[in-house]
Amino acid sequence: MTERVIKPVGRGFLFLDSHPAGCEQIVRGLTEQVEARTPQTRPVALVIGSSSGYGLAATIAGLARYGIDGIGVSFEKAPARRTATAGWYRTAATAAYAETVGSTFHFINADAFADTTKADVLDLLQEKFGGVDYLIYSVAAPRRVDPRTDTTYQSAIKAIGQAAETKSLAYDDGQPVLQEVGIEVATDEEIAETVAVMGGEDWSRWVDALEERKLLKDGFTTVALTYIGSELTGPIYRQGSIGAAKAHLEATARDLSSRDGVHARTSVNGAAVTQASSAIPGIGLYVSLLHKVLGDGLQTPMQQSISLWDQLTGEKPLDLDEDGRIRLDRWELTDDVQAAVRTKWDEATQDNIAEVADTVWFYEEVRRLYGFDVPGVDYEAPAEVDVEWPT
Ligand SMILES: NC(=O)c1ccc[n+]([C@@H]2O[C@H](COP(=O)([O-])OP(=O)(O)OC[C@H]3O[C@@H](n4cnc5c(N)ncnc54)[C@H](O)[C@@H]3O)[C@@H](O)[C@H]2O)c1
Repeated sequence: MTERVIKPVGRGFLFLDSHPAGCEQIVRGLTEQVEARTPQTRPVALVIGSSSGYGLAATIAGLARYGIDGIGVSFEKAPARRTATAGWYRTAATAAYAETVGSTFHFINADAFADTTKADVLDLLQEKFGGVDYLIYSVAAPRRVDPRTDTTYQSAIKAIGQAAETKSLAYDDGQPVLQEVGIEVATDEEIAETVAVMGGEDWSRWVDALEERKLLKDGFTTVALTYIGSELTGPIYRQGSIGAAKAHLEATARDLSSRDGVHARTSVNGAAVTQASSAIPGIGLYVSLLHKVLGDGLQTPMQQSISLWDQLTGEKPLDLDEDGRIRLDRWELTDDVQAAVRTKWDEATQDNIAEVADTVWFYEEVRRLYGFDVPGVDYEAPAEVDVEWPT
């Protein structure tokens, strides 16, 4: 047992420690946003990337609204010299919540890209549930080791075709700094590696493994998360190397759906403040402008995840686009929202950035990813950092 007063120390948007009580409170806040339904059956779900961002929201929405059973997989660090990662603490809190609502939900901490992880997870799935109704794939990773070739792929956040520049938001001692950041052109090799990390290959392998083990229940449906975003983020995202990976993911959905017994779709989620998105230049500025324009109209990951489950279970009709993707981002991409964001983006200078964008909100949201700045938490009090991974 180790109790410590934990302060946010780090660089940029990365902190070295996370706050267990803050993370627990975040999970509690998420569960409180969900109104329960009383489903006839308890669906079995496998969520890859369950500790953070959209995967966490999907896990909690499924637990709270539809009483799902199943398994969540994520890759987090245990407490050692530093605290555990925030996802570790959020997982402990999510597991405790699952127990209170009577769900049998297991959490596995392992590299989802490894075949050994797939084998272990599917053993557990077979033993406990006999099969799976839903696979939600919400991984965001900077690299992937392909266990079949031992190759390590690194993803790149670069432009395709021609170099670009983007305005970007940073902070100096809590004060917003508007920067101009260059976006380099990705080489073909870098694009291919990014596709290997964030494209659909690993998602496919999960479906292959489930199929081989005959673990797909009737009506099996799988969803992987994708992003489109605005013209403002186009050069760094959708038209860039990450966008190439997302295009591959979307093509993978079409391939998977051509198999018997598999319904595969991508869901296009809206921009959100997560550990993954805050690492992409320009996205922080874009989201803080979006929040300035929309206020509470900015649909949170939890609101979108509730909508996703309502659509998956048939409670609401599927909202698909012409490419068959589930659209949870329509609120972000309306013409008037985009026009208002663009005006502010063009207007933003170092002198007015604090007024033009919701920079305080964004700063606090980033800190909340690590359990800091969460209302109701006493940050002067020592907190127990040695929290066990749930068994
Ligand atoms: N954040 C956004 O604005 C946004 C918008 C639309 C779509 N998306 C998509 O949502 C998905 C999730 O992104 P996020 O923003 O929620 O990210 P996140 O950083 O909040 O979460 C990533 C999750 O992946 C897990 N993970 C990473 N590497 C892993 C590995 N090797 N094995 C097992 N688990 C691993 C982490 O533990 C964590 O649970 C991505 O596909 C992303 O492109 C994000």
